[in-house]
Amino acid sequence: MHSDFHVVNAKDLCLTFETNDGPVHALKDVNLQIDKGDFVSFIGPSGCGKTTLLRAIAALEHPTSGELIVNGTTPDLAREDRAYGYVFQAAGLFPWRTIAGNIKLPLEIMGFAKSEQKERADKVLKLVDLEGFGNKFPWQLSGGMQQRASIARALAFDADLLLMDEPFGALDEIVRDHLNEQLLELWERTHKTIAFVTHSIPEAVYLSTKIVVMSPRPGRITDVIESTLPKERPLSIRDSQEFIDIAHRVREGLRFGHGDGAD
Ligand SMILES: Nc1ncnc2c1ncn2[C@@H]1O[C@H](COP(=O)(O)OP(=O)(O)OP(=O)(O)O)[C@@H](O)[C@H]1O
Repeated sequence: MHSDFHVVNAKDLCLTFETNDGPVHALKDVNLQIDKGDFVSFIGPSGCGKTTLLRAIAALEHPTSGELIVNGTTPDLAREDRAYGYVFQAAGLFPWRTIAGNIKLPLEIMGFAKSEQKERADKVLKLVDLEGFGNKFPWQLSGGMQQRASIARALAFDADLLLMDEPFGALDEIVRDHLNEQLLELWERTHKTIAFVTHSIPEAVYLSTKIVVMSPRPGRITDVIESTLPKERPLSIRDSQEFIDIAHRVREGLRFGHGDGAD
């Protein structure tokens, strides 16, 4: 790994939305590095700018000031290079297309040959454990399976960076636990860099190598926690003292962000 190369590097990043009610400071003085192979979670109360930060990395929003480098270039160029896959909270699959058809759609638009589309769809379906479901329609799959299909779609470009905005937020806890385990396995196998938005402290602690705690109005980073947990993480690790200590620090960071106020 190059010590001076970061997959994402934000320096004094500010992003303000001008609205009818005046400016909304969605991000203020955000400084953050994401390195290759990191699994970074963003956690904070509603409205603290988590989605805005992810969207800025994806060049879907543009910073008001400061610097943002993605894959060594500007977010716009990184987007053109298809440097990332994006997974949204809702699976967002087209109901009239099969699962494989959904995965192939962006590849079709990008002009991949039919054979390559099939090869890639087969490969990513296998990665998310949906082998054999390519011919099914979204409504024939459970919510968790649909979300896995949307992860497969984001993986189909084979981008090194995966941006995930609360992908499991709408799922029940048991399904969510299972998907968390599977996502960690996938991350290990593919060596992707993952930026992951969540509201759940256990989810953030279980998944991440780095936890970014944010506070609202204006959206700032209040703590960055480098996880000391081993890479190998059975779900039972959540009962360990180490896990509980990290979760405690996240909770304190969230409390500080609230209590201290930012205005
Ligand atoms: N396009 C926009 N125009 C105006 N204000 C916006 C826009 N997008 C977001 N905001 C505001 O910016 C702030 C940050 O929003 P953002 O969606 O990034 O928060 P979040 O932490 O992801 O919240 P949640 O957890 O509820 O998804 C909020 O106050 C929101 O209302």
